[in-house]
Amino acid sequence: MTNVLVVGGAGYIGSHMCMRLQEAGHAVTVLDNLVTGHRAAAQWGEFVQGAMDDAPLVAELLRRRRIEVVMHFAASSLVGQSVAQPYDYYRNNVVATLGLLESMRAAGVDRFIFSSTAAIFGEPKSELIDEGHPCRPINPYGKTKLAVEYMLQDAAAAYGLRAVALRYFNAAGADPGGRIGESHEPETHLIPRLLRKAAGEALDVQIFGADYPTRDGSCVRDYVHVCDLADAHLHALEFTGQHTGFHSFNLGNGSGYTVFEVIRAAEQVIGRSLDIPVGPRRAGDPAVLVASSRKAHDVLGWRPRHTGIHEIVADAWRWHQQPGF
Ligand SMILES: NC(=O)c1ccc[n+]([C@@H]2O[C@H](COP(=O)([O-])OP(=O)(O)OC[C@H]3O[C@@H](n4cnc5c(N)ncnc54)[C@H](O)[C@@H]3O)[C@@H](O)[C@H]2O)c1
Ligand SMILES: O=c1ccn([C@@H]2O[C@H](COP(=O)(O)OP(=O)(O)O[C@H]3O[C@H](CO)[C@@H](O)[C@H](O)[C@H]3O)[C@@H](O)[C@H]2O)c(=O)[nH]1
Repeated sequence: MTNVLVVGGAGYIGSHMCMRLQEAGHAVTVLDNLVTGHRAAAQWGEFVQGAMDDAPLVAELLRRRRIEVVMHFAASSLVGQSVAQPYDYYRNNVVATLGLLESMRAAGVDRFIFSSTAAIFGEPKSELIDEGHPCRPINPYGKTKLAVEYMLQDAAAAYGLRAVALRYFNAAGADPGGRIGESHEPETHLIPRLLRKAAGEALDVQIFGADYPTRDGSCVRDYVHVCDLADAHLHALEFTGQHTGFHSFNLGNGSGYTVFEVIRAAEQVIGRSLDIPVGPRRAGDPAVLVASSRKAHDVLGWRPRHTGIHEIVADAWRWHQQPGF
């Protein structure tokens, strides 16, 4: 049993993590300022409302809850907004994360698992993106995440921090039990947008471009089930107990799906046509983004288990049909 602080544990991925941690017998403490998260999603462990750079609060939590590992999900993560408001992104994603790391160092907590992203890579240079792919982020969001990875690498060398960065591709799906799910405002992600429209919301959903050099002209993405991501964190938790240094891993599903394929899966799950029109391309979207998760498999022993797009969408749909938060 490990005492884990989940920063951002009231958010989409963090709340699934808390559920999984508690199921696995760990002691969960959530710190979240509820800027984009939901109090109702933080159903596991002790919940504390506050900011990750509130040093006295974090010091008190680390001490009182005898925290051994920090899992860090808290971030601002809208690519378009990061372009318009870069200072906000550097402040929350880099400066506040530095505050959290300094509090950990002062308290002698040396294990850290970080939510990184495929956005650190920028334009893909190969079909499958592995950890050796060049990191050339094309938006401030990706740059802030890469900046934190650099910080972790340096902190591992200088202070002995044991850090793992998990670069998620497209997080998707929800708790198969329907208790929690994805709820962002605004929602920019494809699957929840399709399902919110299906559930009756007046959303103008379009296919962002059907003239890409892919099998059906629409973009290919690597949709990885949120429960598989939580599982990868459990492996990383164990790993940081046994290894020093900084380590990074790409986390994907192993195969990509096009936008048309995702829409077809959604139509099968809900049992009717969604009638989504083709619109223009969205700026900054690469044609194909698919991870090689081989290193995560070989080193962490992780393998995604919920890989079919139908299952991923069906789990998300179960959540979207609940009253929800
Ligand atoms: N959703 C994806 O597809 C995806 C892909 C790659 C990486 N990521 C990363 O995974 C992490 C989780 O993503 P998500 O989709 O669950 O996001 P989310 O917005 O649902 O969750 C983030 C949580 O952090 C909290 N938070 C933000 N700033 C905070 C602060 N200063 N102090 C305390 N709490 C704070 C928010 O209130 C929210 O509950 C993020 O770091 C994101 O960048 C997400
Ligand atoms: O209304 C919509 C929304 C999306 N898409 C397309 O669907 C795919 C998936 O888009 P989206 O769900 O917005 O995810 P991405 O833009 O691929 O971004 C994800 O992948 C990034 C890594 O590149 C992460 O950093 C982000 O956090 C994560 O949301 C893309 O091809 C979009 O062009 C549409 O066609 N219509």
